[in-house]
Amino acid sequence: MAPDHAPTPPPEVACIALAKTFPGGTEAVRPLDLSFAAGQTTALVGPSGCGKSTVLRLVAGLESPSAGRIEIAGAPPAETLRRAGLSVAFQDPSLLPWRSVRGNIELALGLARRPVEAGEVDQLIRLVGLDGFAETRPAELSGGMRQRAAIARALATRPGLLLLDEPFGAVDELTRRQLAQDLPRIWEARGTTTLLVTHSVTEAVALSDRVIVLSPRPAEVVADIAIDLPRPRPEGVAQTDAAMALIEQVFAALSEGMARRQRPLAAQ
Ligand SMILES: Nc1ncnc2c1ncn2[C@@H]1O[C@H](COP(=O)(O)OP(=O)(O)OP(=O)(O)O)[C@@H](O)[C@H]1O
Repeated sequence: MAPDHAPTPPPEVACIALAKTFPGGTEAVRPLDLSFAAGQTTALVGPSGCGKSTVLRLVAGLESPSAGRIEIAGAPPAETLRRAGLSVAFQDPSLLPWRSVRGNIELALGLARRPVEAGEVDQLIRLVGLDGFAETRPAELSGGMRQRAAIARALATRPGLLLLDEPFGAVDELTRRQLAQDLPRIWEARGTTTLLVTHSVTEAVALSDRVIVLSPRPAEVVADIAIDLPRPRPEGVAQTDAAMALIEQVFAALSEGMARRQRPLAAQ
């Protein structure tokens, strides 16, 4: 049997007739069947409020489905969480306020029971552009810096499954570009199964192997687009003709989703 701290292999993730209606009656996800291949990066895009984050929170085991289920390598999310097999970096990073950036990362490593290689934490901190802030507490960081600390923490435990919700949302354009260039190299090299929620169609195409376009709420799949661009993605890949064509395809699917929801239900 693998020791507790062994990095978990990248899992396949399956959403099986997954649905979520919140107690107030908001139907966020209509029965959804989707699977995410092991080792692939999949982006979920869709209009604001369509249920993308809810899908991600369900996969993370932070919400429970109203119907259907999630299987991560055949097991429920709680089981994967217990084995520290998944990490999340969400819009609102939940860093512990009394611990420094380094302290937050080291705590995650401790909980995952993963030994740390010398210099590894500092390398991650440097990579997310927080050099010089290792000993700083979250309250003294900007929103974008907190988000980057959360990304470093998520990567530190070397999860098989990485869930990113608008990971670069609070970061300035230039830093965002740099992060979008540097960070995927880490999870690509490790072959991590990655689910990414983003409002940026360009980012979705540049980072992913597959883009799933969702309709306005309740989320339904409008298009499932394979992103057949070279790996590792070269700098400026989003400006190539092939990427531009894919970006257009995603925008067309987003428009189609909007149009579908505007048609009367009886006509659908
Ligand atoms: N805890 C909750 N209780 C009740 N309703 C919720 C809850 N969380 C989300 N919702 C509702 O579910 C719907 C989907 O929300 P969700 O956050 O998944 O959308 P989203 O696509 O991620 O949005 P955005 O792109 O704006 O972040 C929204 O109508 C939202 O108001």
